[in-house]
Amino acid sequence: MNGSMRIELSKVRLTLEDRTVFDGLDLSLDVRRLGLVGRNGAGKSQLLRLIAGLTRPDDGTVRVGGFDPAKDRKAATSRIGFVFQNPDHALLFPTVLEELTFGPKAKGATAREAEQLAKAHLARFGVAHWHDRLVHSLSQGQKHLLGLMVASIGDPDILLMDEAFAGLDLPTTLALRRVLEELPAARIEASHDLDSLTGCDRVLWIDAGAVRLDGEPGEVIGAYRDAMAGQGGFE
Ligand SMILES: Nc1ncnc2c1ncn2[C@@H]1O[C@H](COP(=O)(O)OP(=O)(O)OP(=O)(O)O)[C@@H](O)[C@H]1O
Repeated sequence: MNGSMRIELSKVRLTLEDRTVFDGLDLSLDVRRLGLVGRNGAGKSQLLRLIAGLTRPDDGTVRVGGFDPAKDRKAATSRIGFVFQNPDHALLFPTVLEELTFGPKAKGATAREAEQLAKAHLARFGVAHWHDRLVHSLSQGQKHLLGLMVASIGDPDILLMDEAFAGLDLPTTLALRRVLEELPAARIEASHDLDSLTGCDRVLWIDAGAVRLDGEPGEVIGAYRDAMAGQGGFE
């Protein structure tokens, strides 16, 4: 069972390169497992980035578990894990062990403690033999698993997942999902794979920077599918 995390956005405005992404977005959620659906460019990634504190709103406030993630970076990095669609965006070091020990060391663990933690984390994910692997030698699916391990090694309260399973084969997806189910963190998942969101307790349909529908997965995904079936292509 996922833990719960309070997320509050109030009157959030965000403009990127003259494009208004959010124009007064309000959200008040107790997140356990939340799904985000919406068309390309609707604002799902930018919403996740605001919640992670990776993007700062031009106006309005964002609070995650009571703190401002863009200002309190220490709280944000220890309590929020971000799993990028492209794992290369999160992987910075040559070796798997360096990737996994960086976070714990930044939080004050000694090199030895961080290494022990990293090895235990690798074992938890069933890949203890990876400790001396070079990151560039991993397949894309294996890099996704490493990205999930990097995001979760500090036991964050919430995991933000931006199309984290895009492009992965079915066995890899199922294996990652099994691992994910064992983590206690609350999570928000943006995905175009609508079937993968049926296990969420709540789904938001984001449309042009606003919440178009908010409710049970069956209701929201059904309405979204119906609406999309009648749409044309690129906007
Ligand atoms: N770095 C950027 N600079 C300028 N505009 C941006 C930038 N990133 C996103 N945008 C704009 O912000 C809006 C929301 O984009 P966002 O990436 O959040 O959409 P999304 O719902 O995640 O889409 P997708 O399903 O394609 O991933 C879009 O209009 C996009 O063009």
